[in-house]
Amino acid sequence: MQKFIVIGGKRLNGRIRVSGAKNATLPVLAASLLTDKGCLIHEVPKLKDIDVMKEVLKYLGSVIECRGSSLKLDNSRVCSKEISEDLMRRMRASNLVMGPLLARFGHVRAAYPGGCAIGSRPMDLHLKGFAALGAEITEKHGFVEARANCLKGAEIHLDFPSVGATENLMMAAVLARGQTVIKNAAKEPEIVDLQNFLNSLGAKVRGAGTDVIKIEGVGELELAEHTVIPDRIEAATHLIAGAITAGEVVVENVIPEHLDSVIAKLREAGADIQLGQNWIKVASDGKFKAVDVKTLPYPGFPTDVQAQLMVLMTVAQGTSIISESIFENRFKHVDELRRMGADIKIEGRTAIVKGTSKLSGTFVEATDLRAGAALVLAGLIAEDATVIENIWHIDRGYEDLEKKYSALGARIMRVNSV
Ligand SMILES: CC(=O)N[C@H]1[C@@H](OP(=O)(O)OP(=O)(O)OC[C@H]2O[C@@H](n3ccc(=O)[nH]c3=O)[C@H](O)[C@@H]2O)O[C@H](CO)[C@@H](O)[C@@H]1O
Ligand SMILES: C=C(OP(=O)(O)O)C(=O)O
Repeated sequence: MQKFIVIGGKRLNGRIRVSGAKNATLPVLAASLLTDKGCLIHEVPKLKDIDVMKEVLKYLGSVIECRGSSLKLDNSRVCSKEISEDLMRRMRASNLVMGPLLARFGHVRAAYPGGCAIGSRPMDLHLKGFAALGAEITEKHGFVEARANCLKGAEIHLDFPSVGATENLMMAAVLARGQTVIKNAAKEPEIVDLQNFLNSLGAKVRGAGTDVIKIEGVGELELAEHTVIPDRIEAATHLIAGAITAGEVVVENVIPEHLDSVIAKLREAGADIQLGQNWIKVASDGKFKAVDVKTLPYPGFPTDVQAQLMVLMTVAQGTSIISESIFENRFKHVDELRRMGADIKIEGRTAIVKGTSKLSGTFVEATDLRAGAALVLAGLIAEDATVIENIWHIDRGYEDLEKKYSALGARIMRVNSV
């Protein structure tokens, strides 16, 4: 087990490069299972979650070669075999292999997926969609099985614009007979990236980025090369790091429009933000106004940045109301922030954050990925040392975070717990 020790009080200054997006890479790697012709994927981040996806793919028969931040995948020997609880429980996104396996082999059987403890995360929308495409679904003894002789295009109306369900159904529909229309689809940039990858494989998908996605089934797919989009959640975390430390940070390798809702909130809170074509510069005097935030599906404010923004609000002037509308239990960071002196009250799915002048370092625990990132941000401005345990959560979604922040002047060390 490793932990971070963060000594607060250093302004962050300089340039920081964002890695490829975890949440775009995971579906793209899963989608590679659709073809037996091979794929080359660039800008793959070095993350625990990516290692888990690679393990799942290798178990299924994938041959994977790493070349720097690129992955070459040969899926010609892949077959659809039962995926154990041990592999599936390590993260939520392991469920994304189900759509491609069902499409290519007409059968998939896997244990229910795991994932961050941020609320109940059912798969009903994925499974209803598979059923609409003609699959027979069985759920027994912790396993889900989907079987179809031949998937047939269908109109699917999602009850909620679920990111994972949209992705799984796009992938399942690629080889189905006829047209599939997904209505009330998720509009996240990662969905657009998946569409681009699927189309480079020879699929016929259009509409990603809007709430109606149309997929014309094709008979066969080609080999493909793809570069993953930059991670907008990592970028948002760095923008908050620059602002909260009263620093001046240029965040490079970003698509600024993917961060519109975050930039709007940071500006409202008083940060100075300048935009370039593929960079964003944040500067601040360290004084912030309280702002209210409600998390929403894209293009609304991302739930994956709620915890990090809350840290900024703990030291803002006034009271901020933060509502979490995506996950019902995504306030686990609140107890840890309170230990550092934050004044936060929870009422249902709302956090009421009263700005205080200072946080103070202590022993805290990362309870999930973004909660962990939030604690790093809190540590950067806290008095004295903050010791963050369970940082494997942070390693799920941030590549070399301590190295990136040290290069900006932060005092943050990774140490082995004894
Ligand atoms: C790997 C990845 O891309 N993870 C992201 C993805 O997760 P993920 O794809 O799991 O998130 P979803 O959009 O599916 O979930 C959103 C909400 O829908 C509910 N739901 C979802 C599916 C379903 O079948 N039934 C159902 O009720 C969930 O419980 C949750 O309350 O989108 C989330 C919402 O932006 C992000 O926080 C995650 O970082
Ligand atoms: C919740 C997240 O990831 P996952 O859906 O993989 O648990 C996240 O990236 O913040």
